[in-house]
Amino acid sequence: MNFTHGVYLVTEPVDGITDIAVAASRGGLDLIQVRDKTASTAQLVEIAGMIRSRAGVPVIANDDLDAAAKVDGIHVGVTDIPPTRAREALGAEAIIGWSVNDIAQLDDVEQVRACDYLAVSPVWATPTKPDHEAPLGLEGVRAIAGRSPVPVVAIGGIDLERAAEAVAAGADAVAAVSAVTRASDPHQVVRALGAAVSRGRIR
Ligand SMILES: Cc1ncc(COP(=O)(O)OP(=O)(O)O)c(N)n1
Ligand SMILES: Cc1nc(C(=O)O)sc1CCOP(=O)(O)O
Ligand SMILES: [Mg+2]
Repeated sequence: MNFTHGVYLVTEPVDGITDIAVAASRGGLDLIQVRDKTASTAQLVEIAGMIRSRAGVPVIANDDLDAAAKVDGIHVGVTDIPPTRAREALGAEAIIGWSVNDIAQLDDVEQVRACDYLAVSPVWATPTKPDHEAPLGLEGVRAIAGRSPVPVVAIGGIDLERAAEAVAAGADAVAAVSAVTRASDPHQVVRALGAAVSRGRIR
């Protein structure tokens, strides 16, 4: 996975999410994940398909292998299907991401090698995912990025300042929900996140 802009949007089910994601994509996104924990497979496929046809950015599904098969890939966590099974089902071209809540997950080389990226989950606490694991902080970003053979994404509580910090600590990209989905101008926020990522890369 090539995180050129270093900015990844994870959606949430708010009014107008398709328009928000499309506007955000114009600010420079590498990837969009459609995440709606209450949606059916058909609903996920519909939302992801609409975003995909208008945004010109790869779109993956959260958790749902059947939805993922209709788009560009999947993001899974430790309680979901393992990355190796997702790879078998979706094929070599699919984008597969895996949440890392504990650095010991990197010992499972087979799973890590099945992934296109790992997410440090979370870096900071966030109300967007009330059931998140203990925050790993910038130390967690450094530790995971230092061992990962694939790109590393920082998620959880990302804002402009933290985006630069996470990238300076070794993340290849930042993934944001609320900073973008609840912004008055998602396009400008994504541009600003991209600029923060660039600052982080030269720190
Ligand atoms: C980019 C990214 N990172 C982490 C997660 C969280 O995945 P998971 O732990 O499976 O939790 P749910 O999102 O399924 O509630 C993610 N979705 N995306
Ligand atoms: C989808 C997701 N996964 C997380 C994890 O820790 O695994 S945190 C999160 C939500 C991040 O939302 P926000 O950018 O609004 O903080
Ligand atoms: Mg999951």
